[in-house]
Amino acid sequence: MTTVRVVVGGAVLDRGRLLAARRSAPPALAGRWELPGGKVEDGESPEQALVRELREELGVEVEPLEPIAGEWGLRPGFVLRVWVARLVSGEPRPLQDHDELRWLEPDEELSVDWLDQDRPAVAAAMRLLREGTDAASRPPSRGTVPGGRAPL
Ligand SMILES: Nc1nc2c([nH]c(=O)n2[C@H]2C[C@H](O)[C@@H](COP(=O)(O)OP(=O)(O)OP(=O)(O)O)O2)c(=O)[nH]1
Repeated sequence: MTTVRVVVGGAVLDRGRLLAARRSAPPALAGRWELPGGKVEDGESPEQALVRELREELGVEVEPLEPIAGEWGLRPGFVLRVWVARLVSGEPRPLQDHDELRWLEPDEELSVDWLDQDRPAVAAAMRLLREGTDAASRPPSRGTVPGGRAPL
């Protein structure tokens, strides 16, 4: 049986902005920007993994709110899923895996060189911010927000 591991990324929203993180490793990805997160460990839900990873990597507490619809292939055996999350406390710092962080307004979506596989989820998160319908601005819900397909 082949098991696909989930990498969970956080579309962390705060005051109308999205958090972008520049990877410092591995060499093939260093310098590209991503939604911070990491691998879901055995026995963890994606939401639990996201909270743990962002505590470790950025020193912040986040509340995962809702998944962005879609799943994007990474290297063989790994897929990326993304949750919209709200910054609860702390100021993000690049403690692990990243060397720079930026808060982006919707019109700054294309100002960083996103990893290709992150682009559909970034676009979906920015759409939420533009429309003012992001989950971070309203009470928690259990819905799913529309995502997009990775370019072929
Ligand atoms: N975190 C994250 N990883 C991504 C994204 N897009 C993408 O291709 N990746 C890749 C980079 C890595 O190869 C893998 C995630 O690994 P990671 O190094 O961030 O996760 P981790 O902290 O659990 O890793 P590890 O040190 O336990 O191996 O997925 C993304 O948006 N967020």
